[in-house]
Amino acid sequence: MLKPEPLTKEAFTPFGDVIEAENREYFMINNGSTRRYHKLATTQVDEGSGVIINIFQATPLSYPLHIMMLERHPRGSQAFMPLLGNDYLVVVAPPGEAPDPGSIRAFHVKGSQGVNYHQGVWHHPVLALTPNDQFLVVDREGAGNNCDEFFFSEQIRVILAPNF
Ligand SMILES: NC(=O)N[C@@H](O)C(=O)O
Ligand code: NI
Repeated sequence: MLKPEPLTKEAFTPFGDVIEAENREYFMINNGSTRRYHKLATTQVDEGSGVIINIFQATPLSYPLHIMMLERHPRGSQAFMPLLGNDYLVVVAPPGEAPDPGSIRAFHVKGSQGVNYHQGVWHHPVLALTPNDQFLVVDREGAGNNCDEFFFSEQIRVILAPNF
């Protein structure tokens, strides 16, 4: 049973960036009225592609969750930033030809934290914990397939524990 762990910048390093203000460096702008938490994450897109900004409105799945599949975006990064301040879950595995079930990690993410999956990082589609939760999503638009899905066989399926 996979239990979500708290998300930290350090723990998420193999998978991407954590977008948050808490305990992060900033500098003042706008005549001292605004803190700029600069370059918390960087977008990655392949040659000739663009970066787009979207809103995803997601509904919770039921738990314990049988992780049937993970996906990856080989041509660009994908960032999720909660818009309504609700906690959510993230499930990831390191880049590679196929996700290694033994390397799957789950994180409980605070509503003040966003994540930026780096290009090729295996992840589960968005896992909201609140009905109709909304996320700002920054990802890649361009030619060619940018979403590979890998479905686990029955035997190697991982079960994500409820974390609440
Ligand atoms: N398919 C899609 O745009 N969403 C997924 O990439 C996801 O990570 O939720
Ligand atoms: Ni995705």
